[in-house]
Amino acid sequence: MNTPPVALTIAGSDSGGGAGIQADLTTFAALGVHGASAVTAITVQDTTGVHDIHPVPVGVVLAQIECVLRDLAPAAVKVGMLGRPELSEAVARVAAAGRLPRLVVDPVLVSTSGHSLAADGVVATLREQLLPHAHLVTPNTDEAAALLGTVPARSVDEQADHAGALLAFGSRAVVVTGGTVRTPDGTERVDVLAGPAGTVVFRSPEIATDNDHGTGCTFASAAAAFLARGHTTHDAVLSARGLVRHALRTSAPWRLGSGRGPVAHTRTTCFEATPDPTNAPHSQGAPR
Ligand SMILES: Nc1ncnc2c1ncn2[C@@H]1O[C@H](COP(=O)(O)OP(=O)(O)O)[C@@H](O)[C@H]1O
Ligand SMILES: Cc1ncc(COP(=O)(O)OP(=O)(O)O)c(N)n1
Repeated sequence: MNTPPVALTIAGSDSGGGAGIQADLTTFAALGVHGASAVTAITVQDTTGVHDIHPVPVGVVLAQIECVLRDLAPAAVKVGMLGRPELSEAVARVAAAGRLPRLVVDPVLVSTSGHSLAADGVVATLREQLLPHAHLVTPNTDEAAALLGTVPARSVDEQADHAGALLAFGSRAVVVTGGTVRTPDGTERVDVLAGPAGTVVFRSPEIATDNDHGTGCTFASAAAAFLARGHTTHDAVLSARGLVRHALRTSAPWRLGSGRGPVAHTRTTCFEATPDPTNAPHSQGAPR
């Protein structure tokens, strides 16, 4: 068997296993990518919410990153919860030195359960110091609004405007996730990708489920895994979307925990054998 590509995740631990490092590593594994990790914080978390956060010292996070970079040469890096401006600055310095290839930044600010996962100052350091070095940034509509200092997008056009405006901070591409559009046939989920070659709008029917904890982490780590495997940014986003949709469909009937259960990381291995006609670009700018 061929040696797998390596991806590094720099993110927080979710003790409930739905988001954070746990989601990232299971997603990497499902996609045949060896996962290395640098843990930034230990959250006391389950399906009902985040109950406590214990930051890992900045020096310990950097030591994990350094030893993985030296020994395992990751082909892509995903950054999730950083939590503190001083850690964002430290990771940004490593990125600025050109040492974090195909960097996917998920600007984690607040959990779906409403718990803040980032202290004051993180938004500014992400925007000014880390985003300029990112290959792909993956905010949801709330995170995009926080980075831009505005209100969340209320239409696909506004979502596209936000994706375009975020490009001004210097990343190669931005995908704003989590838009919703009501149509006569139901609700659609919309993600908008903006990059140097144009804008692509992805729209697909919403999957009805209460088990959606960890969708953002799973999406960003899947994109990093596909980039590590050599996909273009457009194809990495399309495939990451496909994987999350497969995971959401699989876990919809599950009962795990008493809150919003995790997406089905354990069953994503069969995703690539399952064509999904509902996951296709809806409209496209210039080809990339
Ligand atoms: N109920 C759903 N049905 C279909 N796709 C979904 C659903 N919930 C999230 N997604 C998809 O999951 C991915 C991650 O998005 P999002 O939910 O915005 O992340 P976050 O957890 O950061 O808020 C996107 O591709 C989004 O369209
Ligand atoms: C440790 C940790 N990191 C990130 C998140 C946010 O995860 P996300 O995938 O955006 O999912 P939701 O929390 O929105 O369901 C987290 N909760 N914990």
